[in-house]
This record gives sequence, structure tokens and C-alpha cells, in this order.
Amino acid sequence: MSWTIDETHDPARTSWVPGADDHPEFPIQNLPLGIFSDGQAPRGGIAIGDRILDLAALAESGLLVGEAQQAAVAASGPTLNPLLALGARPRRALRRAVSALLSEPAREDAVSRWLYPAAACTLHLPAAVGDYTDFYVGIHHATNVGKVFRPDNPLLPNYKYVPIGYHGRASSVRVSGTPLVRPCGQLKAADAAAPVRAPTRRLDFELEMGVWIGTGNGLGETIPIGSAAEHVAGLSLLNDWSARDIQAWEYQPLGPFLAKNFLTTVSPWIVTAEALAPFRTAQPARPADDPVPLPYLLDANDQAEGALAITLDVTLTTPAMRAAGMAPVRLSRSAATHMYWTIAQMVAHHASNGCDLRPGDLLGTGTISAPTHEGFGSLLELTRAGAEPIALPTGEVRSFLEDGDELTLAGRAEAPGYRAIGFGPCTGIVLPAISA
Ligand SMILES: O=C(O)/C=C/C(=O)CC(=O)CC(=O)O
Ligand SMILES: [Ca+2]
Ligand SMILES: [Mg+2]
Repeated sequence: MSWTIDETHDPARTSWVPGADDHPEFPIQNLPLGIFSDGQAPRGGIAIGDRILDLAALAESGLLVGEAQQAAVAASGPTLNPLLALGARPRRALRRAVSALLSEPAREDAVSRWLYPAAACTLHLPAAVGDYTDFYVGIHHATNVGKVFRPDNPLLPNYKYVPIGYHGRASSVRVSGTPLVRPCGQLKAADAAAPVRAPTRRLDFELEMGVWIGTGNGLGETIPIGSAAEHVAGLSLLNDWSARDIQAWEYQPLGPFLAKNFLTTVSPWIVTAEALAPFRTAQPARPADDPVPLPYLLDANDQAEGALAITLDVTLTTPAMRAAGMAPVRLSRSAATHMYWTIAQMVAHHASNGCDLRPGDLLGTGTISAPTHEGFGSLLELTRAGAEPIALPTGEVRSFLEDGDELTLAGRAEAPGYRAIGFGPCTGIVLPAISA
């Protein structure tokens, strides 16, 4: 229901907002939801071109009615959780109403006063994240990483039956732009008898998408695969910063812990399920030898259109590049279609034991690596665990991230006949460790 194509996706629809029609990420066909502030209290907003539309002001303007007004009221506070809890219908009504207001020239006088330059605003985390779970649906990443950590047994036998995940840490999820302080942890060299505590020497990124849960499920209830997409409010980009040396020593038997909970960065905007409707595509067929998913994970409609045509880029700027005024260098280009499990399968599996998902919960997809080197989604893979450092245009090399490096994820949804949309940046700069 929420993932249907309507007049808001019409590529011929234009906006009176200056520059919006030429904006590479936020034309009127996108209308992503976020939380912003401009000196006053943080509140809900919608990105349009290089402006932000104030939803709290819109809720008081008298310009909206019905479910659109209900949604704008729910988006007037410091988090979008109340809006996410309303589910797809009011969110979609708000999208349609805002799309009409921003496209009809006669509305410019009434609405333009509620638009602010994004460059003058601060963006916040769009929702208070109650729980954060990180999946592992990038099968090429899982195979590559498995080769590093378990050379004899890279892809474990459960992988093609279970959408594998681990419970991450919600408290350290932050919005794009938050600096990353290099973490300290236990490091143990292969030939050392005991670990030392020191700043990580293998600081990495992970190219992921974040899935924002809208309506949840009650404790003890499941979410059937056929309705799982209805529980997804939208997507962001997500960087699951990782300390590979800490990870290698601590991860058995319970999985990632301090190697991955020191910061998780998300892009500021929730690109809604509604906005992403035109970019649905078939889930790539599984190789003939792979098992058919169990029935609770299999839905014909999900297989037919449960993947998303989103290109994902990773870029790096080093301090030397910054000093020389050089443009960021691209480290990787992948695509969301390289996920072995769909978002609906992740949601259905998560709730399949009666675990309750709640509005504003965040799911990471796991690192989305392409099958080939130019699309690997982490430095662990790109440099083969540091054995093949990347040569940069400055003459520098990188095995893992160094202090002062700035790493940025970008995403672009594209489909023939539709206006491409973007996600905004997911960026962070590495600061030196505070002390060991
Ligand atoms: O032990 C392993 O195989 C690796 C585990 C992870 O790196 C967890 C993770 O964050 C998965 C991912 O991003 O795909
Ligand atoms: Ca991860
Ligand atoms: Mg993390």
C-alpha cells in the first residue's frame, strides 16, 4: 500500500522552490523526512532542493487537513518517532499534500516563509533509536570477511537459511557529521602471548543502508513476510565503523561487541518507502544450488519487487588531499541489489520469534559489497586485510583509516522514466584516540 506509485512520482512535476528541480538529491519527487534546528527547538522537516520545509510551522499554518495534518502534528517534536508510529497512510497523505503545496505556484506566497536554507540549519538524528540491529545480508562481504577470519570456512552453513544479524548498540548511533574518536581496545598480534590495550590500528568503515521501522509489532506477535514492507518507514545510509583488530580478538563466541559499538553513523534524512516506490526491482535469482528460503521468509511479491535500485558510493578525503584542495577520491561503488536477503525478509525474520520491533528502531543491512573488487564495501576487503594498500593521488597509501581521514557514503536511487533521488551524505572524520 505505501510502496505504490502515484502523482508525487511524476517526473514532469516541478517545484517553485528555486533550484529544487535541478537538485541531484532532493527534487520534489523525494521529500525525505528529518529533524532540523535553526536556533529554535529541533523539529521535523522535509528536504526540498537546498531548503528545509518546517513541518511544525506547517502544522500550525492551517494549510493541511485530515491525515496530512495529523502527520505534520506528529512530526512537530524533536524526534520523528510519533510520526513513524502512525504508519504508512498519514505519512503518505503528508507526502501528497506537501508535494502539491511545493509544486503549485499559487502556494508560494503562503509556504515559502516556512522554508529555510539547509546550509544554515543543523540536522539531527531523525528518530530516537530504541534498538539497533545489524544484519549481514551482503553475501560477497560475508564471504570476503569469512576468508579473513575463518579461512577454512568462509560462509557458514546457516548463511543461506538465516538472515544473520547481531544486536548492535543504539546509544552510539549518530547523525552524519559526528566526528569519530579512534577507539582503544584489546589488540592481540597473532604471535603475541597476550593482548595489549591500544588505539585500534585497523579502523574501517562499512557501507550499509539503514532501515527505519514505522509501525512495530506487539511482543509475541510476528510480522508476516507479506506485510513486512508496510512496517518500513524508509531508508538512510549507514556506516558501521569497525575496528578490525579488536573484532578479530573479541568476536568469538558471541559476535561483535566493542569493535563496532563506538559509533554508527546514519545520513540525516529518512528517504521514505513512498519515495522509493519507483526504484523497486526484482530480487536477483538465487543460484540454482542455493536452498529455497523457508516459507515464512518467502513471498512471491517480495521476490518480484523487494530489491531496490540504489547505487552506493564511498569516498575518502585525507588531510593531505584537503590541504591540496583535492576532490574526494572514490574508494568503492556498489549497489543495494547485492543484498542476499530483502528488507522484508530481514523484518519478517527479526519478528519471527515474537520479538517486538518499535517505531524508530533501526536495522542495518550489513555491508553491501559488490561481487568484484571495485565495489567492496569495507577497507578489510578493498585492501585484503591490509595486504594490498590503496594508492591515493597524493602518493599516500591507505590500508585502514588514519587520523584526519574523512569518509563519506552516498546513495542514488535511479530507474528509467523516473527522477533520480539521493540520501544526503553519511560522513565522519577520524579524530586521534584520546588515550590508551
Ligand atoms: O565474523 C564475521 O564474519 C563478521 C562479522 C561482522 O563483521 C558483523 C557485521 O557488521 C556484518 C556486516 O556488516 O555485514
Ligand atoms: Ca556491519
Ligand atoms: Mg556500529
